[in-house]
Amino acid sequence: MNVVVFGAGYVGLVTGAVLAELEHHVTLIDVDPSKVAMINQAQPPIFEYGLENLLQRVRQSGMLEASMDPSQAVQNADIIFIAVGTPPLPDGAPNLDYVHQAAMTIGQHLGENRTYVIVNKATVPIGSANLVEMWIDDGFVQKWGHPIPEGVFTVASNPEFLREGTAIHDTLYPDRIVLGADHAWALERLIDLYQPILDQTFEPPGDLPRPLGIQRIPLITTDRLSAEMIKYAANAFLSTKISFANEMANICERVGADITTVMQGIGLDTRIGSKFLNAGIGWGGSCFGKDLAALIYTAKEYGYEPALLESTQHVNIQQRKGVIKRLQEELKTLKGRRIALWGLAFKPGTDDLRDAPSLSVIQELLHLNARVIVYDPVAMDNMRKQYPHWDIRYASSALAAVDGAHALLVMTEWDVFRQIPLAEIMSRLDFPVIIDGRNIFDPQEASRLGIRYRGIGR
Ligand SMILES: NC(=O)C1=CN([C@@H]2O[C@H](COP(=O)(O)OP(=O)(O)OC[C@H]3O[C@@H](n4cnc5c(N)ncnc54)[C@H](O)[C@@H]3O)[C@@H](O)[C@H]2O)C=CC1
Ligand SMILES: O=C(O)[C@H]1O[C@H](OP(=O)(O)OP(=O)(O)OC[C@H]2O[C@@H](n3ccc(=O)[nH]c3=O)[C@H](O)[C@@H]2O)[C@H](O)[C@@H](O)[C@@H]1O
Repeated sequence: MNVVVFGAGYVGLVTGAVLAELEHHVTLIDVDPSKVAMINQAQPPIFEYGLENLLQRVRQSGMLEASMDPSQAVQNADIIFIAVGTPPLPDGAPNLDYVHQAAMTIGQHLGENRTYVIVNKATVPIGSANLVEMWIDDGFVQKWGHPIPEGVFTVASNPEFLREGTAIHDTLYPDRIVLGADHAWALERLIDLYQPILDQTFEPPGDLPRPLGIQRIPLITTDRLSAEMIKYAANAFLSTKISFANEMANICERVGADITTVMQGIGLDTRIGSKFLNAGIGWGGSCFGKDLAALIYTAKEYGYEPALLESTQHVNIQQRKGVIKRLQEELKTLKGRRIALWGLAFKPGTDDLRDAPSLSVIQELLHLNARVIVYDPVAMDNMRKQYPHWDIRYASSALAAVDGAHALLVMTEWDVFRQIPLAEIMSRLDFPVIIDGRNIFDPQEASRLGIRYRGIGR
């Protein structure tokens, strides 16, 4: 099939590359010329496991190209994905400007003698399928002066559940595919597109072998509103699960229990499940905060007070503040203290800094006049580019960051950090203080070595 993807970011690029690997003709449309150029040279503009190999293959096979010019590709498309960003506005509502622009552009280039399925893959507020339909029609009217003929296109919802760092794996082996559509023909076309994934009939790439036991991927077909709501409900539930673990951690810390054992103890109950129960400095990333805020905004639009969702948000904010509180308890004043910070990315496996807990902590440390020395295996370039005015120092290695520091803060649980012996860290620190925001070290060993160790909930 001919597939066009608007937005070559984390979602659009990975989705496009995987669909090209499945032998669909994919054109990625982006407004950022440097991204388009990099993709065409098979250079991933983002850090994502397996993406470089995949891009090389699909560029060589000729199944994927990136462009800033949507005209031909849109006109000849069977399916057009909208995967542009939907960042939050100050009041919590998502900014739909990019979706609006993409929809208008699509409308301007649709032909009258074909049928098109336009798919909202970006996370958009409930009811957006109607809105996108209206904007596409506006684009067509702007160009041709009359409304688009009935039946030429329909908008479907196909929310995305991939995680950064495992995005290609999650696209090839998703837990489920959700399709919301108002027309059977659109649904059939989308099922055709995804058939190799649904039936797992493709040849798995060498660096991402098929996990054992996967034979078929569950498919949910539903109306568009329910599909849109599934996306928000999924992210709201996952972030609530983490905030629950963090609330339990705060209680554990007070009563003297260990959160890691407590969560293991409840996670083995199959009704609860063991995933997403890691307590720490809280969730970050481009979506949990944004999507939770958007769902809260939607609920309030209808006069409903979503108390549980607001608590999920509140616990997460407090969790980040807790890092500074622990540090002040150990060091008292932070003025002029050298604080080593391990990990900038919002989680391991990515260079993404969007809403990373490290950012709030660094801002507060700078506000308190501490000297901040950071190390991250992949996200330092992004940090330099995105926060050039922040007065922080970049270390050449994790150990170089702790040399002569008054405390170490662990913000991201990169594997390289886990492998560094506590004794080595201890020998380099000026004061033996470690605030382990991701519970990667063994508290008993730390205490044997004389380290003032503060984990989260243990
Ligand atoms: N990042 C993630 O892990 C996930 C993101 N999502 C959702 O997917 C959507 C996209 O997110 P990301 O890929 O992270 O965003 P991103 O910011 O990485 O990429 C968005 C891309 O859209 C491009 N763009 C903006 N306006 C455009 C236009 N008019 N035409 C063509 N391209 C345009 C931008 O230049 C950028 O390259 C968001 O709604 C997000 O909530 C959903 C699941 C996972
Ligand atoms: O809508 C989205 O953008 C995506 O958001 C998340 O994916 P992602 O943000 O890539 O990362 P996660 O692995 O979910 O982690 C999010 C945050 O939660 C934190 N986390 C995760 C798990 C846990 O047990 N504890 C915890 O603090 C991570 O450190 C990270 O800061 C969801 O997991 C995806 O299903 C969804 O598609």
